[in-house]
Amino acid sequence: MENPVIDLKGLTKCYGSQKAVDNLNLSISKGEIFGLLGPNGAGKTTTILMMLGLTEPTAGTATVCGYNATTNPIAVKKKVGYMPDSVGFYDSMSALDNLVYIGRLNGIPEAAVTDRALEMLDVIGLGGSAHKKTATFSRGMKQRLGLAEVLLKRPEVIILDEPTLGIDPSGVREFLTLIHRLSREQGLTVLLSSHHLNQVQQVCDRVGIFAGGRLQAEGSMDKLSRHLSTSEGYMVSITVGEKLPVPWPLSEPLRQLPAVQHVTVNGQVAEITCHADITPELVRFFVHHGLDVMGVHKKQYELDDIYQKYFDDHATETNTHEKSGRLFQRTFTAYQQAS
Ligand SMILES: Nc1ncnc2c1ncn2[C@@H]1O[C@H](COP(=O)(O)OP(=O)(O)OP(=O)(O)O)[C@@H](O)[C@H]1O
Repeated sequence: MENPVIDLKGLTKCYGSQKAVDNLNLSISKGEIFGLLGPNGAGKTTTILMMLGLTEPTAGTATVCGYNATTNPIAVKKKVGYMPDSVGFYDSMSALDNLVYIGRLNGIPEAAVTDRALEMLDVIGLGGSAHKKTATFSRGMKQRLGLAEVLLKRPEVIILDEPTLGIDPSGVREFLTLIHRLSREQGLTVLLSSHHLNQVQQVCDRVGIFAGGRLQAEGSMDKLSRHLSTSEGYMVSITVGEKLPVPWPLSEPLRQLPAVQHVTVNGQVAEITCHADITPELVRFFVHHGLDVMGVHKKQYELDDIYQKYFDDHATETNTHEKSGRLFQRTFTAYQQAS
């Protein structure tokens, strides 16, 4: 990849004898929406901390917008907006006042800060609520306000940690549409950490699947789905016009076709697993034997299947997750205060 915006090379973080992140190599290009997926304790937060220069890698480098995050964290901070999973605002202040306050902390000149805050409120669709106290905001509105806060300093990269946690389905859709639009219109690079597979699937150009500190798989959904089909087999269901008897006399001749591994029948449906995609041959076989083919369905592996495959052996205890989450929150608060 040429000139990646995020470039992680051999990134490793050990806590004592435990490798929280183990030799991570990953490049993300400008304008990409990348989904970081993984169960609790997989190493996502630790990776983000290293990318923000908030914790030092044990080995390897994290380069963000051309800067080494460990040796030049301030330069990285200027380019990167980070939104933690739970965003906090001063409840007794309006949305606008909250943003202006954060804008000042970020060093936006006094003459520009109110206009910039109003502009961001419009971008995220809260222009009409600028003067309302944030105490009255729903969780979805607060998340959008969190995004406005992140966008205030016009970052090149935004890192969102579980951004849709606790939002209702329509709020989630709105939020993800907004992220997608911003990325496409402004060339924003987005790194989105999430457990919500379906949401990630909708919005990300690429996903990385993390488990046990290692990147188990990475690529577009299509690529991962194809990869799983190759390793797990292609599953084709063919529905015919009549109920198939059990045992089905054609099972054995069907099994003789090259690439066919298993055949099962259930009512009018025959399910055939193959190690190559031979759907046309299968349909010809059915027609040749005088069966009316009513439907053909090829299984597409979804993110759920992919997630399942890579995560099953790696899920870790919830208490370790809570501990690291608290550490992240504390470290991030320090990061904000240092600005
Ligand atoms: N400060 C720390 N000291 C010791 N171990 C830690 C520390 N921070 C994280 N870990 C461990 O490193 C591993 C990776 O944790 P990390 O928080 O990066 O995972 P995660 O993928 O972000 O999980 P979650 O989705 O729960 O936030 C876990 O086993 C965790 O217990």
